Amino acid sequence: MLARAVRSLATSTTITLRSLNYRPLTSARNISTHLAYLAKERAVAIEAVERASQVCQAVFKRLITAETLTKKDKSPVTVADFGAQAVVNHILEQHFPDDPVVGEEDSKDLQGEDGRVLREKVTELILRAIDRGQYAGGPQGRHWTLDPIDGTKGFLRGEQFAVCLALIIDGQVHLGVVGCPNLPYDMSNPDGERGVLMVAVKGQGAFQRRLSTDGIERETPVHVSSVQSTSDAVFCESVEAQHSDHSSNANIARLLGITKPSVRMDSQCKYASVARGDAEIYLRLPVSETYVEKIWDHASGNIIIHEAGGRVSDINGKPLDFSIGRTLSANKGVVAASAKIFDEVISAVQTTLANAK
Ligand SMILES: Nc1ncnc2c1ncn2[C@@H]1O[C@H](COP(=O)(O)OS(=O)(=O)O)[C@@H](OP(=O)(O)O)[C@H]1O
Ligand SMILES: [Mg+2]
Ligand SMILES: [Mg+2]
Ligand SMILES: [Mg+2]
Repeated sequence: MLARAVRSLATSTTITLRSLNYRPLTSARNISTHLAYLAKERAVAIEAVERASQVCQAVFKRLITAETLTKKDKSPVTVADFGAQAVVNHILEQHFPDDPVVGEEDSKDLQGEDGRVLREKVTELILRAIDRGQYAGGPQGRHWTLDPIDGTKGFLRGEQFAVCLALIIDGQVHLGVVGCPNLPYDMSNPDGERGVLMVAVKGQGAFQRRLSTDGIERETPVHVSSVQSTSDAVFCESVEAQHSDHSSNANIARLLGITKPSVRMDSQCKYASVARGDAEIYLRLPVSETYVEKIWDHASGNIIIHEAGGRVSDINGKPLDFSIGRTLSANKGVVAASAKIFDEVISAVQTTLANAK
């Protein structure tokens, strides 16, 4: 099933790069530079994330049942993870054969006797494509970074997850795409249409469009919230308490005078929420001394927030450094917020950390 899906979704000749025909809503003055810089990369990245999102949706519909969850059977998510990574890497290889990829998954879990059942579901094509994600990253040249399913727990629960692809050039994120299949298109209608794709190219602003592959999609610019006072802010955080320290987050919120409950949401959908002003702050205070954040968990969200007028740093106010390799080893935790309140949020984080010592 998966092999067929991947093959049909990733067949390069069928990729028409429809997105290239599309002119984002922007001032006429900007159009020439806007369309020229990374225009092909932008279109290919959108196409890849849309197709990978389709793989995730197909796997969720066909393989995830109540039984999967009670038996804690991880194989459906594994199939979706590998499938999404294979699709994206295959598409990237067709269009940018010389660009390496920093991807979360590798094919280790499919090998040996333990991986036999899963392996039977996955073809040679997929294995080869997955392993295009083995690149070490680093400060020079260009590479892509991919999280085929970010928020795997959210995916399993049928809640928020994201397909995240970013292009890093000389250690800096220049392009980010986040596909959020379960995120409401318009938060003022939370029970309405779902499926959002956010995209940002450095210097060009951040945009959202419907997540679909059925035609040319209209893009609309997104901006962070204009809330002036942190007491009016909403903050979001991970669902899993192992991924972000909920009690530190709550102390920070108290210092900032925040009274609204936090929005707990899996995946880089948190960045998307802040980028379009559904929430003002994303707090990711580290739980463990040893965990090092991975570049694929933050690269797309980072540029989308910046291009939407927000700021992102680690808990010490230091920008995230994507130039080191596969991890953000020079940073600890993550804080994102709209620019107006960012400095205030960082001082509350610092005060909370100092009090905890
Ligand atoms: N200890 C620890 N601390 C911080 N982060 C960790 C930790 N362990 C794992 N991860 C990474 O968290 C990614 C999911 O983050 P989320 O914010 O979506 O978390 S949550 O699902 O809401 O709990 C998750 O991404 P995916 O594996 O793609 O789901 C992990 O890469
Ligand atoms: Mg992830
Ligand atoms: Mg993942
Ligand atoms: Mg994972």
